[in-house]
Amino acid sequence: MASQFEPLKNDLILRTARGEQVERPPMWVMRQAGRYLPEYHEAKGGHDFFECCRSPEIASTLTLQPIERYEGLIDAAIIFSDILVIPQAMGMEVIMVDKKGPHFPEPLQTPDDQQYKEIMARRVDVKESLDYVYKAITLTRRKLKGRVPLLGFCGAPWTLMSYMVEGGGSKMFIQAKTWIFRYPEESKALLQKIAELCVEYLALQVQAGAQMIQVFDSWAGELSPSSFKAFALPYLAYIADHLPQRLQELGFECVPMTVFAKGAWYALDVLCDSNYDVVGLDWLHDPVEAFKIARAKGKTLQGNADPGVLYGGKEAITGVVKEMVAGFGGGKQGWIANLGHGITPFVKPDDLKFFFEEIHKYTAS
Ligand SMILES: Cc1c2[nH]c(c1CCC(=O)O)Cc1[nH]c(c(CCC(=O)O)c1C)Cc1[nH]c(c(CCC(=O)O)c1C)Cc1[nH]c(c(C)c1CCC(=O)O)C2
Repeated sequence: MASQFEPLKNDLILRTARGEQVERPPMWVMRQAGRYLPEYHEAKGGHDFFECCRSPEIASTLTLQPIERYEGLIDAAIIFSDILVIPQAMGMEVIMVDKKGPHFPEPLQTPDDQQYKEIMARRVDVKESLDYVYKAITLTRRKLKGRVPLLGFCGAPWTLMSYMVEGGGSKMFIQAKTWIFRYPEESKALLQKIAELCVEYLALQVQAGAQMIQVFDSWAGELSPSSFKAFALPYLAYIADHLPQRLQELGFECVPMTVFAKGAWYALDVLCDSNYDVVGLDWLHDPVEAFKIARAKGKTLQGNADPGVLYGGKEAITGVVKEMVAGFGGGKQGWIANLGHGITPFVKPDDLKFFFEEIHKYTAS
């Protein structure tokens, strides 16, 4: 229960998400607990990636690493886990192949296959099968001692379905496109099933102690605007429309919700019309244009520096920070500073520190 934790000392990101005026923009980066940190490799040791996710002790240690390293500069923690725990809970095997990424030995083939029928018929218990995530969240909240809010997350239905049929990352999305164009109704049934699981999973994360949530639609940009409207948007909207109600049933108030539909630049206005509080932007957006659209609808934006700028040295970083600060209205309302996607391996941790320091420098009054 929420009251078992120490009070928050820094609620900047929650206030910004709710649209309030703030003293400076909150900052964090996607994938902030990850391979660019030497302490990540050390703590992970010989453990397999999903073993780390399943160990509340290791997952909470990894979650806290960026909070400790960037103390005073970073305004949110995000629970160490992965979007692919939902397909695992649905009964699919997923392994993380070193330096290659996720791999499903038996991806979904066609709707006529027994595997699809089984997956659609199975009652998935996300409470029991993802219990380790809730335990990791509760332990992390305790260890955070109110320093910053803890974010929970899940993958969006379209992105998760893509992984389930492709069997891993993809360049051409042959299977995912075959599914939506050849089997639209069966695709929609699967997307709806995933969306319902996402609602329950996020509600249980909040019950365990998550103070804000983010839905990652990492492959949204593979869809045309009309395919996005048919196969991604309704399921993103379903999550934002049903999570508050599910939380209410469990006796919890709703937390701020962020949607990050990477590559779906054409959908900014419809996402701003949805029930999400925050819309995440990748670096394809011009901050000035995006901010105009979002502020007209009272939404907060999150993003959106090209993660690659962190390879470019101080001058390049300062340039991008200044452009963001100016474009997002100075940072006193409606902007959560972040990268436009996850931080990449081999970035020097001090270069991320400099990114944070520069945002601070150009926004502190
Ligand atoms: C698509 C996606 C995945 N996972 C996730 C997404 C959505 C965000 C995005 O678009 O990047 C989400 C995710 N994955 C991870 C987090 C942890 C929290 C954080 O942001 O710090 C989060 C929020 C840890 C991770 N997830 C993964 C690692 C690296 C594992 C390792 O090799 O140690 C980490 C720290 C592995 C992973 N997991 C996934 C891929 C494609 C890969 C391999 C490629 C890569 O690492 O970029 C699936």
